[in-house]
Amino acid sequence: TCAFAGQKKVLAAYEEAVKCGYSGARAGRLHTPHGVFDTPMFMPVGTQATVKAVSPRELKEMGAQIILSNTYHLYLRPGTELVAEAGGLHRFMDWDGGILTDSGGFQVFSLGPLRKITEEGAAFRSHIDGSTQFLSPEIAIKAQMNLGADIIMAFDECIPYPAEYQYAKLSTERTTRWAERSQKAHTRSGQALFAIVQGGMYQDLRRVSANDLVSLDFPGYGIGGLSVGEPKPVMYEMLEQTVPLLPENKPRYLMGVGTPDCLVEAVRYGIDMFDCVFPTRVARNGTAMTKSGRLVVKNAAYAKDFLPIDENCGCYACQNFSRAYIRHLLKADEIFGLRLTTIHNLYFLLDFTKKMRQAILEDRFLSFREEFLAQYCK
Ligand SMILES: O=c1[nH]cnc2c(CCNCC3CCCCC3)c3[nH]c(NCc4cccs4)nc3cc12
Ligand SMILES: [Zn+2]
Repeated sequence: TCAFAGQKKVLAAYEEAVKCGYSGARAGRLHTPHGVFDTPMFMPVGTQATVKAVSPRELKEMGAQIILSNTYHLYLRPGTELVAEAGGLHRFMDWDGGILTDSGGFQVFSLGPLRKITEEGAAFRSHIDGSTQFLSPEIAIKAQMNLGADIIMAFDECIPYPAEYQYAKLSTERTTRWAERSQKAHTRSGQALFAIVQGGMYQDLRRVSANDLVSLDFPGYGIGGLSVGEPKPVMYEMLEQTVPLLPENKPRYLMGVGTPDCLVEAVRYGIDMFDCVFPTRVARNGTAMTKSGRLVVKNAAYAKDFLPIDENCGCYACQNFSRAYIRHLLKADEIFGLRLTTIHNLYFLLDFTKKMRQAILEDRFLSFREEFLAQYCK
């Protein structure tokens, strides 16, 4: 049900790009029960059924299409059965756009030593009350069916970085078996289940993982195990090895990425969807994202700066408020300050993916990428 129709490969830029490196950039349309959405797309993260500090109305206004929620957190509190009784996540949080939930596995694996992984699944200690919990493909899929997201993720293990080849091999093979169990447990029609490609930082394991999951035929594919501390060139190398093996007519979701420079490189390799906690997290400590890099609004330098964060930005914060005002709010610990930096950072990334889509449709993605990287990394 997650038909990926109408993608347009930029032939002119594509041929030019093949000469000087790889460009699989594409502009697609993602069909879900809650609407048809444009890619490339950034998906704001709403861990506990809310994108922190902003309302669904503001999310709609800034152009958010699909938002994420966290199965691990909602499973522990308030419980996924409760959300199902409330009519599902869309009703519960009053969001009528797309929703994607993760399987909960990532939280378990990033909890570090508090967890034990077996073929069956993963045991872990709840960060809320310390109780021992257990997640398996079957439990994770049932929880996500209860939440009722449009796109749900297979239960996987995000391999830590660095990892020994042998561990990466065994873990990747288990993640493929878990993907098959996830598929069997997934009985909710109208809901798309994406598998997640693993393989650590090993080209051969990445290719085996991608080929095995493609043979199981999923409506879309996450690329996992990246943006976990590896050097960026290694991440790009894994993308170059993996993305071409995935079906062109299905969406590719690079998990946990990221900063604008990573987004523009990943789009070049053919990634369509992104999620990252970064924009909302840094906003809460007073950092704004701009096309020239980060701007720490809280710094004394902006005490008497009566310009907006970015005078070319169309967001609510930049249209109405100055850096001095936002800095004042942040220093005074006023909630409105966090709201304004969050609104700006989300708008910035949503607008950035819209600009990439436009550039792809107008056959000028590679020059867009050059110009952006020159300005951003300076
Ligand atoms: O292989 C993976 N499998 C599953 N999830 C992954 C995630 C979580 C993606 N965001 C989930 C969201 C669901 C809704 C709530 C918020 C998270 C990753 N995030 C990162 N890097 C960013 C990182 C963030 C923190 C440490 S690394 N690499 C990731 C790799 C995997
Ligand atoms: Zn702004």
